[in-house]
Amino acid sequence: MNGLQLTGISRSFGDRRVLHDVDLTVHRGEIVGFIGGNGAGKTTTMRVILGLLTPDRGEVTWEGLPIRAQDRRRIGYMPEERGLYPQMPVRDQIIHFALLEGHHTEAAREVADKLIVSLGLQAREQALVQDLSLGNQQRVQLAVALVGNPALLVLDEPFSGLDPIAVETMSRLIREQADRGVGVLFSSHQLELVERLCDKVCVLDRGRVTASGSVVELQDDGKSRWRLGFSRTADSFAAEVSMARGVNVEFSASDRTTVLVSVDGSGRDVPGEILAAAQRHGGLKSIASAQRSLADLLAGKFISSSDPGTSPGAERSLDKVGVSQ
Ligand SMILES: Nc1ncnc2c1ncn2[C@@H]1O[C@H](COP(=O)(O)OP(=O)(O)OP(=O)(O)O)[C@@H](O)[C@H]1O
Repeated sequence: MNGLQLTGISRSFGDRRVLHDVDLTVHRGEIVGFIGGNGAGKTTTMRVILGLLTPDRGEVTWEGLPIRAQDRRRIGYMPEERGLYPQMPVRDQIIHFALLEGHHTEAAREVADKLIVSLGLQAREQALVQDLSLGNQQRVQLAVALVGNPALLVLDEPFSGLDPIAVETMSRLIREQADRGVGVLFSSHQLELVERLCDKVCVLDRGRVTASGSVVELQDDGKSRWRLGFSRTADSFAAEVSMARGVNVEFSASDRTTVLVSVDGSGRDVPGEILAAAQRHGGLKSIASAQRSLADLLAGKFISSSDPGTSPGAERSLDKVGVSQ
């Protein structure tokens, strides 16, 4: 087993248990998205990984052995409450954290200069952190997490408050780290982003892992789905196909011209009898394969991959879909 493994982690504050038997794995080179509503226990789990909190039960291992202090020194952490000095220039700040990591002065400068180039901060290296845009502040925060050449990155909401361009930059930087073999665990409420960026997802709901695996695995519930759009109401088509065995039909809430048809079995082609029924009904405008987005999976709904009008926005959060309060 390479990388990080949490097995059966439980933790209470007073008599309130906030983590219940949490299992979580982050292999080297893998990006794992950690999702769950406010107070689900993501930060607490991260603090356990970092050794800032001791679990009441369970085990944290690194490369198959109980994690040691020296292993934890190879973890780069971006805390939710950012730990930068607002009135220190960017380069000095990164040098400062590199010195704290144990680099001598010259090496700390070299590390800082390399990170400034790789994170695209050259133009702002003399600026005070407080004068930077939020996106650039997050880049500096990531630089600080990277000064110790980590084998694992633990990033608590690295995307929060970023505009779309800064989100793209941060995503690219995270992907680059993973491509170098660094394992990445990051928490986020932005489900579409998690879906796009992550190799694996772990869903925490009130301290319990309720789902984990690759996005494809989570989306696959053993059914194939298509969204059929008609130029007129599709009630009679829906009534006809819903009589067939193993076929399920749903209308979107506001529109009787678009129908979501699902059949048992993953990865299937559209069954001939459904096409034939659509042709008999007439006015078929579109057929698109539909899949569950993470947001819809958590809310028990579905979207069409080719129907952006029904997709949830990038900012759609677990809170808004009512999960894990
Ligand atoms: N030091 C503490 N003492 C008491 N309760 C705590 C402490 N730290 C966290 N908690 C509680 O543990 C629960 C989990 O909090 P945690 O910060 O881990 O959630 P989270 O998933 O990171 O939430 P968010 O998405 O809002 O950051 C919350 O109810 C929180 O109030």
